[in-house]
Amino acid sequence: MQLGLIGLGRMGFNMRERLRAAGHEVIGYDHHPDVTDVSSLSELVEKLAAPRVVWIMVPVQYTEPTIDELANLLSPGDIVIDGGNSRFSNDRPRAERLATKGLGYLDVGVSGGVWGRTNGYALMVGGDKKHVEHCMPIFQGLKPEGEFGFAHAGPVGAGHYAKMVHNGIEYGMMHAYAEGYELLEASEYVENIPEVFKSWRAGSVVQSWLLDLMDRALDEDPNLDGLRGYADDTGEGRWTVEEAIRLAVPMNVIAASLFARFASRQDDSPAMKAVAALRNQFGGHAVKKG
Ligand SMILES: O=C(CO)[C@H](O)[C@H](O)COP(=O)(O)O
Repeated sequence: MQLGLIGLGRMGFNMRERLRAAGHEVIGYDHHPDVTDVSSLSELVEKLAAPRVVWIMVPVQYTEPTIDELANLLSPGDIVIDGGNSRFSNDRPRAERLATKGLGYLDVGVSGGVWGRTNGYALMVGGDKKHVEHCMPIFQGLKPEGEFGFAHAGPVGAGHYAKMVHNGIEYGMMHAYAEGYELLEASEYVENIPEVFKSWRAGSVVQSWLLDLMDRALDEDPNLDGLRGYADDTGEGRWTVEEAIRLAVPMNVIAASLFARFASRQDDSPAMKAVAALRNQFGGHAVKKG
């Protein structure tokens, strides 16, 4: 099947390779001239036969302008796919806008990171059944082999919603390994932390791909000396917690792991200064001066 793919960064580049290896014809567009197949969006659209399928895989802040530009070039019957980590609430208005031009829309949550090229990508799709069925050969080419790794999660918005929850879980799982790591490091009992992580990779209840990656990181840098304890976020954890608040869903673990990232960005915590000041005020407890 033919596919237009916009955005050939870490994700899009590897997706193009995986799809080509699966026998699909992928025409990629990126503003970096060394990776792009065409020099403009209009050239991309010209090279695709109707009905076209165009997959957008750009950083989230460029998604909307890219869709707007693309929508003016496409023809009724074409389908736009957003595979980035867009907020689910943008999907329905976007689909409605595209529908006025006769364009279909699918939102696809894509998980697999830079390993997806070889391992395949888990795909969570939102949109109409007829659009999903049309794009199924592409999804088959991207997903891992075997029974798992694909869901038509529901109507438009469901794919990004599922990916948001996936990423919220990712935050919580990573943070559980991270806290375990810190306790092992603090303790005088365990001498070989990388070996302990390795021992959990088979037979254990806490096996996972994230654990495998933690083991790999410790192989590269056994005490993580080369890193600062600083973690960014790109929004999905915040949206997950916002949804938990909207729906009154208890979300202790994921919320705590999100807030831990915020704490990681502080050199000195104003809140903990306030705690120290209050302990000093009410109990005369010692403080450390800045
Ligand atoms: O979707 C992903 C993994 O599944 C991306 O790597 C995403 O950037 C991770 O979220 P965050 O940047 O907030 O940690």
